[in-house]
Amino acid sequence: MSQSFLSKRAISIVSNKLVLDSSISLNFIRNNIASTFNTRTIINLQPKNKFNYLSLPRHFSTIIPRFQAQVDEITSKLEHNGFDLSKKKNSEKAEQSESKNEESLADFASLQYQNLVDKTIIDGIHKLGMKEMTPVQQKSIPYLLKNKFGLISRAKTGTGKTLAFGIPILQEVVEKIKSDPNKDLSKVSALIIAPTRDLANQIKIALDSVLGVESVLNNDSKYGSNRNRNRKTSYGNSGYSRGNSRNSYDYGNDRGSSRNPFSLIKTLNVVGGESRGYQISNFEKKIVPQIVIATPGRFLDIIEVDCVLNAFTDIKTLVLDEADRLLDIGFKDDLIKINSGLIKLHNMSLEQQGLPAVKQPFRTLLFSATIDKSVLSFTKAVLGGDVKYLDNVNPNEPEAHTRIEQTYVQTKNYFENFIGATKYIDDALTTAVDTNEKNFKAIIFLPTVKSVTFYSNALSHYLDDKFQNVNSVHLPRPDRNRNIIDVYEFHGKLTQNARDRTVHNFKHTKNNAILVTSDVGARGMDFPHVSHVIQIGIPTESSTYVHRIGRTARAGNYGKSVLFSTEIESGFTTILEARKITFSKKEKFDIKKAESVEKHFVNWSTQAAENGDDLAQETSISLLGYVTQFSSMLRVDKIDLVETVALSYKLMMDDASKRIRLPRNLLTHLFGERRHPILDDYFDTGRSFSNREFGDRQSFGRNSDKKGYFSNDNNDGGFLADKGFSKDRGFSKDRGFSKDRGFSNDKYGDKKGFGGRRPNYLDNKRDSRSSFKDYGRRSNRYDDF
Ligand SMILES: Nc1ncnc2c1ncn2[C@@H]1O[C@H](COP(=O)(O)OP(=O)(O)OP(=O)(O)O)[C@@H](O)[C@H]1O
Repeated sequence: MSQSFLSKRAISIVSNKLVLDSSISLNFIRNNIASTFNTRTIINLQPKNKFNYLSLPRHFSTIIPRFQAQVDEITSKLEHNGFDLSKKKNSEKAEQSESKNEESLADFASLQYQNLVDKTIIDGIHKLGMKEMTPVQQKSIPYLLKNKFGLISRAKTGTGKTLAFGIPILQEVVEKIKSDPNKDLSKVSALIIAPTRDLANQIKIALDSVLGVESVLNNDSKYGSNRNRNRKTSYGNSGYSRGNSRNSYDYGNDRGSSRNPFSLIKTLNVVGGESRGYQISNFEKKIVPQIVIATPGRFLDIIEVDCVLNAFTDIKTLVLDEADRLLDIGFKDDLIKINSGLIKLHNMSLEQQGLPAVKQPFRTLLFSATIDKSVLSFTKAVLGGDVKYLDNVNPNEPEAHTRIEQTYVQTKNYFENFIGATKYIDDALTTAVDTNEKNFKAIIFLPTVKSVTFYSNALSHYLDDKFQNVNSVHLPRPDRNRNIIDVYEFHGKLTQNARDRTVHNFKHTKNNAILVTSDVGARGMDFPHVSHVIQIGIPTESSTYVHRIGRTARAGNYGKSVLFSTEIESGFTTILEARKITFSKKEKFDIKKAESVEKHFVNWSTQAAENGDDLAQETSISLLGYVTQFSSMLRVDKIDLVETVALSYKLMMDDASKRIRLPRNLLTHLFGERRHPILDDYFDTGRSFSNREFGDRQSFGRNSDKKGYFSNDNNDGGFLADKGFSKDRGFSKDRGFSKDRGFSNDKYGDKKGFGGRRPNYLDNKRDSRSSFKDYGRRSNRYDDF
């Protein structure tokens, strides 16, 4: 911010500007400074501003150290003449913070004046209604523009990390376009990797918004040739839309345009659940997307295609958004493969040109609100440590925002979690409805896909009974003429089409609204104006807690979060304390105060079971695998954890004799050969079970192995519960990624990467369209992301 500049000195050099505060008179400038410097270099003097800028041409940055000596001299002269700079700075600071209209060094515009960012980009940002950079942007953007090193950046949730890496990437592409007379855009400049499809799509939308194009997610199988009709998505805080906006892929005709480099920039999202053929076809053209935003699985899938491979031989920047998540156990192998593969590709290309290989041909940027050891060790081991760490979180502060009022509600079991959360929502909604406000926008996190479906269904019915006119997939269409409460369901087992629609609707709804979600919505998703985050059950990791609650209090706002957790899991609060996270309120839930909610849930669950749909049982089974994984982390007995779920089933069915029907082998899977009297009380393993009950992969998880029954949805593949992700999907072995293609002799590689030597790898003719039919067939197999 400008204040931080002022607090240092009344005179300073920032980039190629000599900056003076207004305490220095014009006369002083004329007599001292202008004569000290060659006046012809002073190209822009703005004495009426709080700051006097002396803009120096760009090449002067090389002789700034010489200026610095003179600035020091002038400063000491000032001090010698009785200028008390420390007093000045405080009064200036107060004035400055009130004076919003004036441009400061924290403004995006200052990047343009410093010749760091092209005007077109700054204009694009201004049209989104953004003027000042956030602190992470102030630190990261100039750093990334002024040098080519890698970066680890930790900054709290919702503080604008996307543009912190997005703007330097856009600038890199603009520079490339402007400096290349041939406008050769056959290579991708930047690859951004995100852990979920929805986040990757959101990043694309954010960049497209700066470019002024309406983002169209590439779901062409569903939208056919009219892709652009329904899918307008915008980013930023102003509901911005542009009159002359174009689709991001529809750029071919503007190739010749030299005035606006944006007309040549194209972004592409490469994620599962969307048309693989369409994604590949983008790389068959002369101008390929310069910025690709991908999830790891689909990227590794399509990079096998020659035309795609050819486009990735010269990337300049690799971004790992939510880096700690990507370098966590489920994704790490894929990330190492992507990194080493890209290095190999680059070096093979250099070799073809007779140039020597380089160790790190592109820079890697790692961003997250939670940076852990996995990030630091990856940096050291894989990137060789040649990366700067810009930490925007004070080490004495928690990573979570202090602007979030955090409450912890202790319950006795999962049933009470459901009832407690519903009572809380009911109370908050009642206040909003009674006062005719539409300011209740909540995200409810649940541990498993099944529990998300169960709860969004039960909650929709409860709220509809109480408030009427709830808009939910579980209810008939509401009356559009009346006040509506939206209830959305969001998890990784929905079609991508449904996910995209839900994200769009929840972002833009003007109603009181609730998003019931798995952890697929925990990282990076930017839903504006979320007032509450409610967690039913603890997450698997304390970092996930930080990201979950970070869905509120974004972009400078305030928010509330409530964690409903069983007493046996109370050790989780101690784990949070190790992250300096403390609760402003701690309560014990009293179910007697929620009798009507309890009655409704019991009626609804028992009725569903009578109609042959025992949703409570299915949910309980999905939760069993989830809670038992906490045994070692919380140092509690698995049986006690199981009881929180199994007892809930009895309570939900209001029948103490009710037992969860579970095949013996699944029980053995949870407890080994251990026998315990409680197990007989809670589980019915005595009868044979139909395939429909336990063989339905849709209901209990994606994996076909037994663990899959309990799979949660911490990621699109729901792999965290079993950690067997990459093995199950066989990225390395089944697909024979490196072996089949015979790249193992490559002298640059560590054999892990994808870009080994193949004789014709730069031969575009190999990429005929007909060769894609194979990939079409295979896409179903690898469509998890
Ligand atoms: N300089 C800015 N001025 C105003 N709003 C901004 C600015 N930069 C970003 N925003 C807005 O802030 C919100 C959060 O930004 P973003 O999603 O990039 O946060 P983040 O730090 O990546 O969050 P997370 O850690 O959850 O991924 C977005 O709605 C974005 O439009």
